[in-house]
Amino acid sequence: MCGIHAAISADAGYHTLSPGLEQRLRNRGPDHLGAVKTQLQDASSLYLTLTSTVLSLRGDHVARQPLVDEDSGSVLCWNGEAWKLGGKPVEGNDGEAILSMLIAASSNSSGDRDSVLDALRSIEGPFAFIFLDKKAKRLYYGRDRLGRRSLLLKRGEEFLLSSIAEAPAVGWAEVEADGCYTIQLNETSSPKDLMPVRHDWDQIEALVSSIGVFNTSIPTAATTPLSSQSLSVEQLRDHLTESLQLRVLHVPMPPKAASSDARVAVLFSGGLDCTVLARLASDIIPAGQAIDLINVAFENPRIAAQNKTLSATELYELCPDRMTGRKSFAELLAVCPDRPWRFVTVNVPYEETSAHRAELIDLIYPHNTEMDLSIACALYFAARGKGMGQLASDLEAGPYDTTARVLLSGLGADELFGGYVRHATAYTRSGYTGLIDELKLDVSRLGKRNLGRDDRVMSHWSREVRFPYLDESLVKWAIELPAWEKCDFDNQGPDCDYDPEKRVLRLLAGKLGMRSVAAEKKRAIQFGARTAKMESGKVKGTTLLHP
Ligand SMILES: Nc1ncnc2c1ncn2[C@@H]1O[C@H](COP(=O)(O)OP(=O)(O)OP(=O)(O)O)[C@@H](O)[C@H]1O
Ligand SMILES: NC(=O)CC[C@H](N)C(=O)O
Repeated sequence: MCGIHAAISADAGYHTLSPGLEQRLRNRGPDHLGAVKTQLQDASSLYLTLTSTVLSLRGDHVARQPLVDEDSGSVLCWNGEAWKLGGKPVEGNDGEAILSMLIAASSNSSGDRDSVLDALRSIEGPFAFIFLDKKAKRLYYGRDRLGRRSLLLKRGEEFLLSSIAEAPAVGWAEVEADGCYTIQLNETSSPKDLMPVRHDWDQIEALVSSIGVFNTSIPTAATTPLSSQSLSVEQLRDHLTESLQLRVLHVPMPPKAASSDARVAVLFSGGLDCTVLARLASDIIPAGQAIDLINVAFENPRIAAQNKTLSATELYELCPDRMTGRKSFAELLAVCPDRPWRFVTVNVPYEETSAHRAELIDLIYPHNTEMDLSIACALYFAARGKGMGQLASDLEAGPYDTTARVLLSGLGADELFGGYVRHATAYTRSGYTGLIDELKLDVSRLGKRNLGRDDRVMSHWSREVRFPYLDESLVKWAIELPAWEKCDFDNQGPDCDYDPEKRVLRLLAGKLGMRSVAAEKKRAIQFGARTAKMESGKVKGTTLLHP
């Protein structure tokens, strides 16, 4: 991950980052820190300071940021992975490719036609960015249409944008992932009066999440049960494989790692979504390269008090996700015996959770509820990747810090394929009509999900999380697929091998040889890892945090 920051101030001394914020940005991008200070001719009372830190993951060199176009003086702060531009895969460093594209677009803009916006719309992949088009005296900023990267805004004497808030965190808000924003810098002389203008990512209203038109068809006759031979199962495999190829290949060798060490780790609950990712990634990642499976479990004092006869080690091993993790690890070993899989157990004592609480509250800001904290806490310690590692070929586990800088998450599958209990409830209440409404709502809310929050806690460890299910092509395909080809509520009962929720994915898991994984029930991370309700069972997820 990278860190980006921009300040527009009226102070000729420009903006200076506080040491605390600089450190937070450096945590996100340990490979380089750079800053550009600049002024515009017709807006000479505004002073712009653009800062980037880089976690270098693309191309054969560290692309030092901010990226500057020498001729025009335009500047790009890029926190993202452009997998494709205009439908074509990006080779080499994506940030450099984007800068060239934006500079070319800027010189093509004329009258009302803003070619820079069109160029930004052609990016597929997760990103947050800040671009100063010096010639047009315009600042562009925003987050991709699914909001996979964090960007915060604070307005006051200065106009500030940042991947992460400064501590103490007050006055910052998330930039919505609902479009791209521009500010015309020569229209005012005071940062307070700057007027951001929003531009849709896509102008076609029928699109959900600016990606595809939701298939709302309702079956007119009884549907044929989905089976492992169904076309949608094969299509899902192809889409996931393509998404993973973009995300797990050409990852540079991490610092201090050897060629057989892991470059990619899976955040591994052992559940259906992440285990299918691990299994398919193994078909793509070069032979001999380890894949780490990071499984986090917490000491939960409330549960410990109910089980006084059990030791701390026993309690970790009885954590729901630890048990599922071990079972799915065994299944992966059986189906891909030649892959060096490493099961990494991360056990977090309550004392350690408490010691990191204040830091976590800062990192998730402006999110501020008990539920935000319990989810973020599990992701934070999982992404740290520090625990006990166990290669199948080793006899026992030993202390281990993951070498991987790229983490895979299974997030998104429940929304796309109907994995939540409320999907089953909607079907029971009002059949396919109710189910489709619920699924459509989920997909339309993807960009409003808490991905910015999750990004802030996981990138703290100089790693980058990637979401193969949230690939634009995959999401578009899933949105356009009839509901009964994703989850098959019409056909359930003893004759069906698997539950109807996310059945297309279950069938794929079964086809890949993992019958036990295929039957796994959905379990939310905060309950699987036991970060929820640590002190009292009565705490509500919506309760506001107090530091
Ligand atoms: N205990 C855990 N340890 C490590 N990573 C986890 C754990 N629990 C969840 N994750 C990661 O977070 C992702 C999203 O978690 P969520 O609670 O939505 O699980 P899920 O959608 O049921 O997915 P899965 O079926 O993969 O568990 C998972 O796909 C996985 O990558
Ligand atoms: N991880 C990042 O966001 C850095 C930007 C870019 N993808 C690079 O690797 O240089």
